[in-house]
Amino acid sequence: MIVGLPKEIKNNENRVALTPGGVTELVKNGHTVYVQATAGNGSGFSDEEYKSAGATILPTIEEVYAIAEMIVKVKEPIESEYKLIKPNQLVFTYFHFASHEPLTKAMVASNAVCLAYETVEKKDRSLPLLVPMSEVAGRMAIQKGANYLEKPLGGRGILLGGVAGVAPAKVLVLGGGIVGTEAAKMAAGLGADVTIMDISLPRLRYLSDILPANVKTVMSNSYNIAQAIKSSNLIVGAVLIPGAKAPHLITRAMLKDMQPGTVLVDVAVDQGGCIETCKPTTHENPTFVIDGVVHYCVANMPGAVPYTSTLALTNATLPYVLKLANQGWLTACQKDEELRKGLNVINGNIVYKPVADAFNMAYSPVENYL
Ligand SMILES: NC(=O)C1=CN([C@@H]2O[C@H](COP(=O)(O)OP(=O)(O)OC[C@H]3O[C@@H](n4cnc5c(N)ncnc54)[C@H](O)[C@@H]3O)[C@@H](O)[C@H]2O)C=CC1
Ligand SMILES: CC(=O)C(=O)O
Ligand SMILES: [Mg+2]
Repeated sequence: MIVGLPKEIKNNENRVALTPGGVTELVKNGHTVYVQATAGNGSGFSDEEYKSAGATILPTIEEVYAIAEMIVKVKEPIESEYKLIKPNQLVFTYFHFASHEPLTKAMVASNAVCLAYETVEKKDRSLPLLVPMSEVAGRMAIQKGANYLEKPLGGRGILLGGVAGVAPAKVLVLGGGIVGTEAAKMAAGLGADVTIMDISLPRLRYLSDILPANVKTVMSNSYNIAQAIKSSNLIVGAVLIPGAKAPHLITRAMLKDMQPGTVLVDVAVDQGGCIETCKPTTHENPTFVIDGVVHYCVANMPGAVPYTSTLALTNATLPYVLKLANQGWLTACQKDEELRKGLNVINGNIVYKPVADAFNMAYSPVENYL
């Protein structure tokens, strides 16, 4: 198969979807790999390393899209890329369709096959291609939150761990999945007073077992959230309903119940955010303030730590990339239930129900195309 690796063009997105090691594996399996010049620079991989691994370097993004049967990317295509995507081309990347109607419509119109990292799902319902970046973003959420709690950056001016004789900051984590667990661990490690909420009682039992004593587990419901936000200094949004638009657990009206200088880090922003007032921001301009509350809503947080994130992401994606290249998407998805769950759009049809539901668009079950 002809595989194309474009350079990411989202703001400050420094990850790349294949390492030179990944190219070596594809070439060993008989595939041809085209890499856009400087695609790996942000992650510390030079064109020379990709060439040594057996790739051909192409100068422009247009050439990569034009030649490839499968495009392997990190972030969702942005507007300038829409027109480059061809009918029947396989695009394997994060899409987060349910939060982005124009992207959904453009991909339907492209007649391409869109396989989304974030909905590839194992039998145990875990999301193997989301997990590594959720681990990164969960940990980063506390780094960022601690930073924005500083007074000069708009925060209340409180140190997460406090000091002897002074109480630590209160951290509220909404959602106890991968992002939430990593955030709670980091906040607890810094000495904060942490509360983590989830709707799953088995999950809360597990978290209560594994997390340290300065993390309390509390059932997520609107009453408990309304109480907790009044005294929280840092709130991390980390809920997910796979493939769907995130529910708004904190509404616009609730901001007035928060203390001025509270910091919100809505990691779930890529699925539309679980805080109503969150709108996607960039690493260049990451925050805005509403009612004295600092909002951090960067949709590609791991892009800022590419030396960690590219390796963590490609460790997880490469086996799936190889399977798709070796068998083609149709056979691979017929045989492999995990990959099949990743199919969101096939040749103009939305085959992932939560995406169709998000925009009242037509849904057609994936089985119709396999
Ligand atoms: N902004 C960024 O750069 C990044 C964003 N993310 C996003 O972070 C979000 C969370 O991802 P993961 O932790 O991997 O998901 P996950 O599936 O591991 O965890 C989600 C948790 O939310 C819980 N949940 C669902 N509804 C809830 C409610 N009403 N109240 C409380 N908890 C509820 C679920 O029970 C589950 O435990 C996703 O939207 C993901 O795409 C992930 C990585 C990077
Ligand atoms: C998951 C995601 O949105 C990211 O890694 O950027
Ligand atoms: Mg929203």
